[in-house]
Amino acid sequence: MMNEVSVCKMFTFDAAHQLVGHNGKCANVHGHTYKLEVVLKGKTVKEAGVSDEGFLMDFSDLKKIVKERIIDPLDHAFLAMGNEAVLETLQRTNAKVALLGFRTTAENLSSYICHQLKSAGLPVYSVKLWETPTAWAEVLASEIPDQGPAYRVYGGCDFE
Ligand SMILES: Nc1nc2c(c(=O)[nH]1)N=C([C@H](O)[C@H](O)COP(=O)(O)OP(=O)(O)OP(=O)(O)O)CN2
Ligand SMILES: [Zn+2]
Repeated sequence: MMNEVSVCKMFTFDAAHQLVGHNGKCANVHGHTYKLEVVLKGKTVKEAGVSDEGFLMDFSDLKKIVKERIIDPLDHAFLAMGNEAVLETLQRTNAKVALLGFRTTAENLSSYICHQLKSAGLPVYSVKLWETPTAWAEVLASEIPDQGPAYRVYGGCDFE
């Protein structure tokens, strides 16, 4: 029987957000350099002589998908729930906004990213999102229901 292996690729993106109603400094508009760790798990390609022999997935193919689905839409954007007072001005002035429809905590963002990548057909095992150099949230793909993460109960996501 062939064993499974895990591979991980890291990404970064910069974004701003605001946790409306937060009892602390994160109630202000502020930014982060997010660090994203995407872990895939599965069996490697066994076919001798092919480009992907011994790979679970070519890191460059993974990079292409994560860039298209996650990095390009979120990098240098304002990550919005939709209840931020600043949102109207940002939209009116054509600033880059990712209107996510859920509270943009590290927990919800990691679930969103994991669900997006799973939906793209990747064999995702887990997603870890570092919000600061000292704080991260992690979600296992197996724990995300087929209908999507729990944040959907509280708000639609028009970014999928
Ligand atoms: N469980 C969570 N707690 C907090 C979140 C979150 O997403 N999930 N988010 C924030 C803020 O957005 C921001 O990340 C501030 O976090 P914090 O760790 O307090 O940031 P510091 O700059 O103070 O980090 P230090 O390394 O401790 O200086 C708040 N909480
Ligand atoms: Zn923050």
